[in-house]
Amino acid sequence: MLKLDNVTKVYRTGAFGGGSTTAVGGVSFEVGPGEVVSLIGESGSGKSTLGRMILGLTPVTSGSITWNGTAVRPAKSYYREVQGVFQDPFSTFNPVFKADRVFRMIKEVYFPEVPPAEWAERVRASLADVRLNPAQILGKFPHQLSGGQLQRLLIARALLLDIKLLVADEITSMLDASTRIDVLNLLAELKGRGLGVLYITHDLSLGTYLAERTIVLRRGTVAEMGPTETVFTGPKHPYTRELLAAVPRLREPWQEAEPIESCLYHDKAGTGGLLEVEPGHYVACARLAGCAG
Ligand SMILES: Nc1ncnc2c1ncn2[C@@H]1O[C@H](COP(=O)(O)OP(=O)(O)OP(=O)(O)O)[C@@H](O)[C@H]1O
Repeated sequence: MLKLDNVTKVYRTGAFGGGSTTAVGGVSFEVGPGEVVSLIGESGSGKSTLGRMILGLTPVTSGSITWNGTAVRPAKSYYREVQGVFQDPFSTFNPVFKADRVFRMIKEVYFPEVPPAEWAERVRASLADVRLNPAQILGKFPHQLSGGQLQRLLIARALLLDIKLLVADEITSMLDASTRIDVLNLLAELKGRGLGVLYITHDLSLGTYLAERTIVLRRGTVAEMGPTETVFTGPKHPYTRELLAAVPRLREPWQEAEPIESCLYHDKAGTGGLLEVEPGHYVACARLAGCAG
């Protein structure tokens, strides 16, 4: 299980590192086996920073991230079980190497003992899982493949490792509608096989598709989290309502979100500044400055 406890990330900024940006402030949540949790928030809310910290690519400033009770660190044993797939598949591939080199590297690092014929079969099976035809993929350079094909290639690579948790950061944003549904259905199937997924997105409609729990991130802190159905049908935080109101719905009139004026949960919030308004449904103070006074 993945567990984040009061995780904060402060980036040093400015010409000589004199300034700072708190990208993530005191975030706590868990992702269990076979659970899909969606992390939703607008641009700059800290989603990718959280994803990178979970993958050990960016150090945390304070708080802790553990995987099955052990602090995460960029190690082979961790990446054997936890992998990330990111928004822009083109940036993940070195343009001078053929795309199937990603599979060769996985074999060299993790499975040197597997005989070539068996390995070829495993690659074929993982490509079939993501509905890619090996003949159309293997032997090609990244620029000869589409964004959707590269994205699915990355998922296939993660599947070869038989991972337990996938950090999926905006993985469908570059895909056309039909490929997007294919990838989401694939994730649903993998979830059924016990894969945990942290599904990072700014697209609320995609968040609801798979996730049983939703975390709404606002300016680096959790505004609201709970069962997806509950959060979407009865959002308590004005920011969540604002986000939901921003989703265009066919044949439904535009509804203005309530302004964020005062904190509904001021003085009531418990651990981590979140109040449990109903079982498993947590809401933060809605004042920009928090519940300090
Ligand atoms: N390496 C960095 N150095 C300084 N500030 C950073 C760095 N990376 C991110 N930030 C800042 O941290 C905040 C959160 O950024 P992050 O990329 O995590 O947000 P996001 O929710 O993933 O946004 P998007 O949806 O646009 O990708 C932003 O204010 C961003 O400018």
